[in-house]
Amino acid sequence: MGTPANIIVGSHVWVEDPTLAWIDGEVVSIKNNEVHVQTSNGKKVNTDRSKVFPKDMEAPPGGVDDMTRLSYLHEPGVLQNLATRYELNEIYTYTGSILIAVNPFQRLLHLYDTHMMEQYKGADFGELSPHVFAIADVAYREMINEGKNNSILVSGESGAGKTETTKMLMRYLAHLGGRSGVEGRTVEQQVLESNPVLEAFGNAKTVRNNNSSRFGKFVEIQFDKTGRISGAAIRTYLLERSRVCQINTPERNYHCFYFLCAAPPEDTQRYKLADARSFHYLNQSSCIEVEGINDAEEYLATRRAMDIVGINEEEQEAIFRVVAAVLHIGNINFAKGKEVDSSVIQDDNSRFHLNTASELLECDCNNLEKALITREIVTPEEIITRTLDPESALASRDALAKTIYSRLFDWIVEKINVSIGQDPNSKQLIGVLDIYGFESFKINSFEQLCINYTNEKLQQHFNQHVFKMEQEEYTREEINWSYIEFVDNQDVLDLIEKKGGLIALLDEACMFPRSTHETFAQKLYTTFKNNKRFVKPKLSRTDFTVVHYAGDVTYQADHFLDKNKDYVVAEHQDLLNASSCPFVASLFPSLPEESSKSSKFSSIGSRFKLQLQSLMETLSSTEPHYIRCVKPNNLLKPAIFENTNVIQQLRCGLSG
Ligand SMILES: Nc1ncnc2c1ncn2[C@@H]1O[C@H](COP(=O)(O)OP(=O)(O)OP(=O)(O)O)[C@@H](O)[C@H]1O
Repeated sequence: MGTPANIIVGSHVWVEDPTLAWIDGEVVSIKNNEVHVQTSNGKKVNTDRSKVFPKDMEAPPGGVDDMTRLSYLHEPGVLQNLATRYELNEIYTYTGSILIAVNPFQRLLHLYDTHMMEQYKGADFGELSPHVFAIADVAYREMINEGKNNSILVSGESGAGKTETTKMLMRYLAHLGGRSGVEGRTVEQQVLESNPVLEAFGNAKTVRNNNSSRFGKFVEIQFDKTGRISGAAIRTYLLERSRVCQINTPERNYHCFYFLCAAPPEDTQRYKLADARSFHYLNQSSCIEVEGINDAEEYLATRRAMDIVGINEEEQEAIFRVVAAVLHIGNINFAKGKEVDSSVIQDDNSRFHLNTASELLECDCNNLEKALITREIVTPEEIITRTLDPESALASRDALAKTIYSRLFDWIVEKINVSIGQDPNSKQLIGVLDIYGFESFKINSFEQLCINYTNEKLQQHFNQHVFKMEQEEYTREEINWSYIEFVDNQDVLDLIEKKGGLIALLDEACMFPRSTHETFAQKLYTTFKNNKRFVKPKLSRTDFTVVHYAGDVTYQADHFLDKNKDYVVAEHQDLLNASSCPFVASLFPSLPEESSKSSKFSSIGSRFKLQLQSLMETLSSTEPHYIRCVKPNNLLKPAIFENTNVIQQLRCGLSG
């Protein structure tokens, strides 16, 4: 990344620093390749010449709004520029045509008002300060003038500001492509109001973000010949199901549960709800309230947004009935039954919740009980009913809650899509992708693998795009571009998605009744023994490391098999399919004879792979624009810019 420069005694330079990442200083002496630097915080550093970077002493005090205008385009220079700008509340900076957005963690209202939108309308790119509106404007102009589909890819880690950025983009596009003076349920209003609805059911407070989207999202906004919004489609990816049943302090479950518990009394009484603290699915965490979120108000706001996106009163009623039922299901506990490995409903309290859940779901109470504590095993000769011990009954209960909730979420997305409607005549669209960034935690599971797989795909897409652009430029300038090396991550993608790759081996393990996470891990170790992108950590028997483009991530195989299995327990399916509530029954439509009989295996991993393939096809047919969101600190507070944190993100990000 460094630009070769003449470093001599007296030069102002940057050197590495363990806490600040980079610190500036002055070269006091040079011996062979060793440079002695007196840093501005009073330290003396001796380091290799290759690790010393020149500092631009003529850089404007407020930084530059496009990094390509920096005299030295190296890491400390980029970082310094972003930090300087951030201090002045200049949160946006370009790197060529890519927009970097540093989360301000405070409302900068003047940045997004109508006056600002008007300014960016039709302005030449680069003429005004960097802004999300400028990116949306370019996408819109390209679509109108050149008849091309465009997409805007918003990336960054959790809490970096992707969803907020996406909302600004959509507001700007609605401003450009909306009808003035029309109130109510216009297409653009519906597109905008779909956000609060999706957030109520798909967002939660996490350690990293008080309003974290627990799903990926691609919104396609369609336009008619005159450039007006004429339809939209929302595709969502991989909702985090485990959150419904399991949370830890200081996180919360999905917002809608708390909104509903804080609803007006006539609503809570109808659903026999009590304080949020009385529900197991919520009280596993001590965090019930979130600063800045008023659950009671949000309940009403969600209902209003649902009105606008076309979810009618009756459907809203059914949706919240199902949400309440999930809470009641979580309070059903089991005790050991008389026979070995059997269980019974624990006590009156559990029975109350069992009855209430069955009332709300309008299904037979005895059948619900049976579905929780027994399992039918179909053999060629007969059907055997097996009882479940309390531990398995709890697992069955949680599986039911997760299935109901994820079906509900899918229903809501589908309903919004039908209600907004697609414009069959539209030839032009702008897609906005808001999807989880690269993740590497202490413990990484199946979800992280899917997320990082997505990021590998997006990185490849980015590489190909940049490569194509460079190729065009070099051809224009008549440089022989065939010598330019193309950074390629195809080998990681092969490891994950190819025939015989990670996803395929996981599916295979899920189909084998006797597989365990140990046998799965062993299989990976032998298959990928010589794969450069795969490492077996020493001493581990079930962990495996993937060498991703953004760094090594070690995954724990423990829950991979369970998390990949995509089947609904037959008893649960039958129970809810038979509900007298048409809404609930529609969440569990009868399976076609064929698929229920055939043992065709479906897995979350393979389904996700197909979804990603289709997303990549869509993206490839569009002209892409990139916005890279950066989270300046983990305290979620304004005016704090932590160098090491930001560098990490720049390194994992779309740096090419
Ligand atoms: N442009 C902005 N102006 C003001 N506040 C912002 C802005 N961008 C982000 N924030 C603040 O940061 C928080 C986190 O942002 P956001 O929810 O968009 O992150 P995200 O990248 O979508 O995270 P996740 O992946 O967890 O969903 C927001 O709730 C908001 O408080």
